Amino acid sequence: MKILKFGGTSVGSAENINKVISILEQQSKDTNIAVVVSAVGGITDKLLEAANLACNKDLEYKQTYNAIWSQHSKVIEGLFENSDHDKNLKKSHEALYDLISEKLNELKSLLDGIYLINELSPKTKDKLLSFGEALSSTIIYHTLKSRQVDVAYKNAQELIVTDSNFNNAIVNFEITNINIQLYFNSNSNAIVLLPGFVSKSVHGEITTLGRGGSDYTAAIIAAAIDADELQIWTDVSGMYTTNPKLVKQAAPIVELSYQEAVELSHFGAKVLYPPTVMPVLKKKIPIVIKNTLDPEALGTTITENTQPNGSPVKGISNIENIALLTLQGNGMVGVPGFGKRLFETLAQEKINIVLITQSSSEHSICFGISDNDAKRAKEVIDTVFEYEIQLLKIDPIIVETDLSIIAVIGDKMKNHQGISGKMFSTLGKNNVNIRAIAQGASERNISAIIHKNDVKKALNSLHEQFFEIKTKQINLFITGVGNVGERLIEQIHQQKSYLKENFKISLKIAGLSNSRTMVVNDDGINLKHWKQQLENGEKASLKGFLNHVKKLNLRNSVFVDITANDAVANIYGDYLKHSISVVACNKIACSGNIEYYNELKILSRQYNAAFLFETNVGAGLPVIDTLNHLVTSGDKINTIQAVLSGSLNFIFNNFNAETTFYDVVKQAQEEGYTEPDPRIDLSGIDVARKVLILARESGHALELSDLESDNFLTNDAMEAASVEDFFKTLIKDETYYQSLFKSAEDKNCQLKFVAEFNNGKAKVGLQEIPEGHPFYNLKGKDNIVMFYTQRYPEQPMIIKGAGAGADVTASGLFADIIRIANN
Ligand SMILES: Nc1ncnc2c1ncn2[C@@H]1O[C@H](COP(=O)(O)OP(=O)(O)O)[C@@H](O)[C@H]1O
Ligand SMILES: N[C@@H](CC(=O)OP(=O)(O)O)C(=O)O
Repeated sequence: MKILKFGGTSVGSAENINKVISILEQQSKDTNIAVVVSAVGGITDKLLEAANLACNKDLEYKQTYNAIWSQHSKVIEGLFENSDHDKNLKKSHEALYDLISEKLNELKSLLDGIYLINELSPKTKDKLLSFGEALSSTIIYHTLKSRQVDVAYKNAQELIVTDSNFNNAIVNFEITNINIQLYFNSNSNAIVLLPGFVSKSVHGEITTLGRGGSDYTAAIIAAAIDADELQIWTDVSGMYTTNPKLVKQAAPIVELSYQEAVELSHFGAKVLYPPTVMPVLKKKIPIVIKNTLDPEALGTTITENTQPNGSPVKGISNIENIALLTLQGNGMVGVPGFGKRLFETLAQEKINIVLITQSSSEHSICFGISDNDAKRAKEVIDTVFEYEIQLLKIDPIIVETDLSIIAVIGDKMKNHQGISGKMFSTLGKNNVNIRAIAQGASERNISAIIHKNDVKKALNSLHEQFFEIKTKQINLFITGVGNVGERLIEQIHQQKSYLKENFKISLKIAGLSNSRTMVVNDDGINLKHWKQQLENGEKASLKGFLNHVKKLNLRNSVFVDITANDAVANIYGDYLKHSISVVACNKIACSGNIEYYNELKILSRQYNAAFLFETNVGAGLPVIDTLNHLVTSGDKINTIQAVLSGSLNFIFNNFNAETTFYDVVKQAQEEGYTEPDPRIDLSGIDVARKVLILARESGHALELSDLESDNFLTNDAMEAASVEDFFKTLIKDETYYQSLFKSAEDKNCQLKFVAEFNNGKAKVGLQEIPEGHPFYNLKGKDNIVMFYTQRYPEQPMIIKGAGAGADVTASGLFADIIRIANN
């Protein structure tokens, strides 16, 4: 015989109940089955809600009652939708409707009573809660009957006998087992249908087995009659590696031991009510967790032994709404009895302790309990230790709320070193603060208390660490989607699957912003339609974007700045402080005031978040990365010589005796090689910023004002009030610009705008470069950087290639992102 239990979602709609019925028909072909059903999904909560409202004299309870009515009536209508064409079916439909109305009227009277007397005792609560399962089982039984299925109905209250501990009754197995055996021995129907969760005390009062207790009903029956199998049918395909609602990558665990299942269910894997395992464990009855919505899926099988070569970590669970209480004081050290008094007090108050830790100094004891019990626990403990508190031997108990427990679970963890190391380093790397830790001597469970806002991030990072070791998800938040930003998104879109397949890096753009609008999406923005999504986004704001990123609290988050805006540069610190890495092509932060640059470097180390800006110099060329490698490996930078401006190169490569300086600059402006005001490039300020960054990265604390800048533009050009006026000065001063060209040509030299760093000093300016020099033949937008170092004293290390352009800049940003992913 097999026992099948169907949970709230499985019986939550006519559609799902029809699925349940097909499963029953299928399974009852081979063997007799007992079927335990829960209340229709959400009804137990609604019953409680209505009762609490009524008890608080809130007439809203009538609305909740009506909602309970309509939920059941919808289910019945769905199950009997064809009854108009069939006389017998119509009769069954009407009979069922009358039965359910009768029960619901009873419920109404009970709620009205609670409203009148303004009281809700645990005993009345159980009576009220029992309606959920009574209604659902009646509906399913009569539907099965109307479809000529060979089914019997048995009220579990007549079988399961408990003490009078209402809401969480303790089963009297002696009487219960006999009741169950007697009933099933004398029954011959192919299917027996029973309501779960409900029971009766030895005195005949209605009791319940605790929230989620229908699983337990099924397990009690399975153990009493030595069933071949206990099946728990729910809305997911088994017990998952972690809560599938919080971690998308969670997957069903094929096999678990009873102990592992107990640990996982205790630690929040809601799919199985923890006491369920005990009765069947003794009889070694396998438990199979199956999905009503996908009956073919394998599910999870829980037995005594699992595969010897299975993974040491089986699952990661969490318990929400935890408060951490700390009893501490010098008076506790070496004095026996504090623990006893503390825990006795909690036991008397029926306060359940979820986790305990005590430091070996004995100076403090921490324990985790449900948030709901925290206030009461503080009151009773402070009262019990009032005398010691007065004598300042101990402090009043400290209560921290809004916490959660996360736990890594697996039978074989004890045989593997390094699991707790991995667990805590993963949490640390992701900036998850750990408030307390506990590990049982069985080493089957390592638990940590963390803030509730960090749970999703913690579960996802731990899941990645233990179950997806090979893929690392990077969550990108990009601001600035002009030319370069657009190319970066295209490149990411194109490379996504390649990176995932070959490098196990999963890139997700979770946020986009320009100066007008912004959009964030936890699931990742669809890269095919990102422009529309951004356009329809909310009004952009730097703080707003930061708040979204913080609130999402995703692991491996990276803020990518593809603007040239100082306000954006000024917010990097706020990102780093939340362990969010920053990748910038914006040069302002690194070339502005040195204090800010230093602060960002410190924050990056302190919060374990990368701050990368490779594209600040030479666009996609690996200039800064190479320089960093030289410095970190102990090399000393003596001299850097570089041509770092694509626009100035373009201008001086095209300027000669046959052209005018005006025409060339105009062309450069029109073709987008320069900023709209070409003086930003021609004045050399941009080049100065770049060499300043190289000097700083070489370890020299320079400011922009320390740089020598040899400006070749005329004073009139610099002072012109508008861009138009500036161009007029070029026409007027053509002879001067020609003289620069002529002087170089006479010496067989090329004009190049050179940046130089030497002996701690940096300068930029126009130079006449002789033939044979590596700069002489520099073409188009190319940049070149030469490093003369202790290890490269005469022949410099040279990096050369396109130093401007949307594609190469985007690929430089991409390279920084990959650096973070590989770290
Ligand atoms: N580790 C886990 N494995 C599977 N489900 C989990 C886990 N942790 C939490 N859950 C949640 O438990 C739910 C099933 O439990 P529950 O709602 O009580 O089902 P039922 O109503 O069928 O008894 C799933 O929908 C899932 O969201
Ligand atoms: N209906 C009860 C008992 C139960 O087990 O429900 P479910 O199987 O839907 O978790 C509850 O909600 O607590």
